Amino acid sequence: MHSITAEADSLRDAGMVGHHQELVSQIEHLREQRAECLQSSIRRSASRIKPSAVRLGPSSSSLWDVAAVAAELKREHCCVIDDFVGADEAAPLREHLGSMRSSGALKPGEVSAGLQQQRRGDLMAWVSTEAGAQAPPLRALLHSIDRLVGALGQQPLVADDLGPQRMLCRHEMQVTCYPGNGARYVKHVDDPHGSRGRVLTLIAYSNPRWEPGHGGALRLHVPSGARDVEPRDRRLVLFWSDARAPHEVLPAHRERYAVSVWFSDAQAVAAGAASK
Ligand SMILES: O=C(O)CCC(=O)C(=O)O
Ligand SMILES: [Fe+2]
Repeated sequence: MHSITAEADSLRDAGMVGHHQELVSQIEHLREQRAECLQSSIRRSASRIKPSAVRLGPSSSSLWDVAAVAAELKREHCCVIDDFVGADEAAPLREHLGSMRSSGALKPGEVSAGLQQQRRGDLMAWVSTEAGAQAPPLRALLHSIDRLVGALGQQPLVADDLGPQRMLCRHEMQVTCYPGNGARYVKHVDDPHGSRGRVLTLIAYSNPRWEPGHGGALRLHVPSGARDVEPRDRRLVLFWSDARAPHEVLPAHRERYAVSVWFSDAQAVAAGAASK
């Protein structure tokens, strides 16, 4: 875009007014196309998180409702929801994650400075967040997470934190397995400078019969202090991806499976896509 503008200027300076006009209208056309592309990308992202009623935990349970989740997120910058994964969905999910491990799809986790086993000892794989691109157990999980985030976005406490006009779209999904040899992930913030556009992190665990002796807790450093969340089966934890919620995974002494999903600022994602 910049070089066309420069060329238009030099044509004008050289007195080639006709050619100059032609280039100017081409530039305007390109600008319009780019703006339209950005808008439609935002619309696509937003339509993925249509708000609807959220089922949290077994339908008979009134322990968690979306307003309570929003209040906890406001107060503690994180929230834990038990029985988030339906009882009938847990076994297929566990089976699928196990098959990803045994087929070799999970590779040593990366941190921004490269491969550093002492910082991050998990095996992981990125999974597409495009509609319908996942295996059915992951698709079902994403669907529940979408509904939760869509409903959370309607909560005044969350909308207040997000700021005006900010829309979230699910952007990244990762499957991880800590192999159980004391593997851990040192204290970090998922998106300390906002450079990845990450806003909200959600992690679902798939570890039947997890016991405290297995270690592997997610330790969140939040307003009330250090809070340890055991990676229990069917549990979901969510927290802000920025400096409000530093966290670490304590050494895990048993295989530990998780699915992480990051929701990002739809506008930042669209701008990133448009500049590629
Ligand atoms: O698996 C967990 O509990 C947390 C993992 C984590 O912090 C990350 O992948 O950024
Ligand atoms: Fe993290």
